[in-house]
Amino acid sequence: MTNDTIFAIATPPGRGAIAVIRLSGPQVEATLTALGAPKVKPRMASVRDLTHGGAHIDQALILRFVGPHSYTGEDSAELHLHGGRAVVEAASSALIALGVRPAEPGEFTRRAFQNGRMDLAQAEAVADLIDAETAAQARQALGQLEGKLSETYIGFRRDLLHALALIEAEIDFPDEEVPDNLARTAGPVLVRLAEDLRRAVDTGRRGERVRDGYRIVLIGETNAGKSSLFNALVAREAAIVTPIAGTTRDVLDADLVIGGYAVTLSDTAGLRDSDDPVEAEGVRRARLRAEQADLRLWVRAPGDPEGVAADYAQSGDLVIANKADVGTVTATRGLDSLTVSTQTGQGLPDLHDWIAARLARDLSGADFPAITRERHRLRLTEALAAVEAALAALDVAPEMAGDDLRRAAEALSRVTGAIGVEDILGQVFSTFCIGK
Ligand SMILES: Nc1nc2c(c(=O)[nH]1)N(C=O)[C@@H](CNc1ccc(C(=O)N[C@@H](CCC(=O)O)C(=O)O)cc1)CN2
Ligand SMILES: Nc1nc2c(ncn2[C@@H]2O[C@H](COP(=O)(O)OP(=O)(O)OP(=O)(O)O)[C@@H](O)[C@H]2O)c(=O)[nH]1
Ligand SMILES: [Mg+2]
Repeated sequence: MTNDTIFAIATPPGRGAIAVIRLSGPQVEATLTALGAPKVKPRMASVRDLTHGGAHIDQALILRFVGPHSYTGEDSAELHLHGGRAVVEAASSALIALGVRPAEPGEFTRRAFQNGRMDLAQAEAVADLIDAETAAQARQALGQLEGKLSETYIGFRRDLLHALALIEAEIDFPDEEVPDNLARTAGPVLVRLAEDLRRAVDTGRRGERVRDGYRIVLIGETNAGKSSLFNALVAREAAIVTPIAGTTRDVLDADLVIGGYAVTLSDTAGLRDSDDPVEAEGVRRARLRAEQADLRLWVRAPGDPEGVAADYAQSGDLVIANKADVGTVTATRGLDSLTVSTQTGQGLPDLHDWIAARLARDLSGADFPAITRERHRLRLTEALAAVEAALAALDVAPEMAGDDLRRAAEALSRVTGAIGVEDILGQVFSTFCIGK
């Protein structure tokens, strides 16, 4: 498979100023020659006429890279064509006729990984960078692409192997001049490592939230104005608003960007007991969504009881005292509040700023390159559990501690793809675009 020469249109489909076709594999030079562009100087932009079967395809700008000094590590080239559909179609047909195969999604980056040009976390960062729609997502992906995440994991692994070596020395040479008290030698290394891993796991959600969106849920009594506020925040009439209590049933999601961060905002059914099975299901879903959220905005209207907000709020939640144009809302125990009116717009800019500040507080650059995927968090958690088990076993059963540490090292290696990649490669690369 990797001996195939592959190609893909790397630019978005459709008409454009320029379309780029990239090629990679052993037949790149032969293919360029067959298209009437022999001996293109590596790493120099060259304008050549491309032809196939006597027909002129295009006047193209060509870049050629000679492996291993290329993105994929193989011989590769880029054809920068005029971005018309017919031109791109003619070039693609010619390439297929010459035995060059269309690439699978992510196949260029997969080859880069397999040729040691980048590790798996960096390959994932390539996909994240292409998908990035907010400044924070792009920053995070670029850091990961530059190897910040990988360096951290490699550092963890180095500490682990150091502790393992100490333990193995004790097992292999019990009578020699090796300190017999492992708790004194390997112990401190492992304690520090466990702290680092715990901190990494704790900050874990941050990276996933930057990548996938911070979850904010609007919740409260019926008729409080949740759907009105939802519409105000997403700046369109997305949710139905009526004076009838119990209007919203389904959870309604919208993606928006606040202060450079991706947010998923959810409108929910008003919380009340209902005999109507449809509304009761809506209320059940509202509660569930509120529990899973990163932030709950408790919307209250004048006259609403303090009730649900005081009972179910989590620390850090915010009360929105709505309908300021008609009256005031009594205070809610233990929670900050902001006064707004979705009708007049009063307080809405403050709310926006408050949310932006919260996002910056929860998501901005902490001391640790964030975990960006569930896959990473699972492995880190596994490594932490194994290190804790090793610490517990250290003095009583050093052999077992050694096994635990080998397990921890394996878990960490899976993140960067140093081992055990076959089962996850398909999953990682299938989410890529064609041409990456
Ligand atoms: N036209 C174009 N733009 C692009 C890319 C590309 O492949 N083509 N990239 C693709 O994602 C990104 C840039 N990343 C790249 C990383 C490495 C190499 C590369 O060929 N590296 C070789 C040779 C370096 C050199 O000759 O200066 C190497 O590191 O050995 C190319 C692009 C973004 N922009
Ligand atoms: N005066 C005034 N009325 C408002 C304000 N915000 C919402 N309303 C009105 O309050 C009523 C209920 O608003 P909704 O946004 O549907 O309330 P909700 O919380 O989504 O209600 P449910 O979906 O039934 O839980 C509507 O008639 C709105 O026009 C406000 O700031 N001032
Ligand atoms: Mg509603």
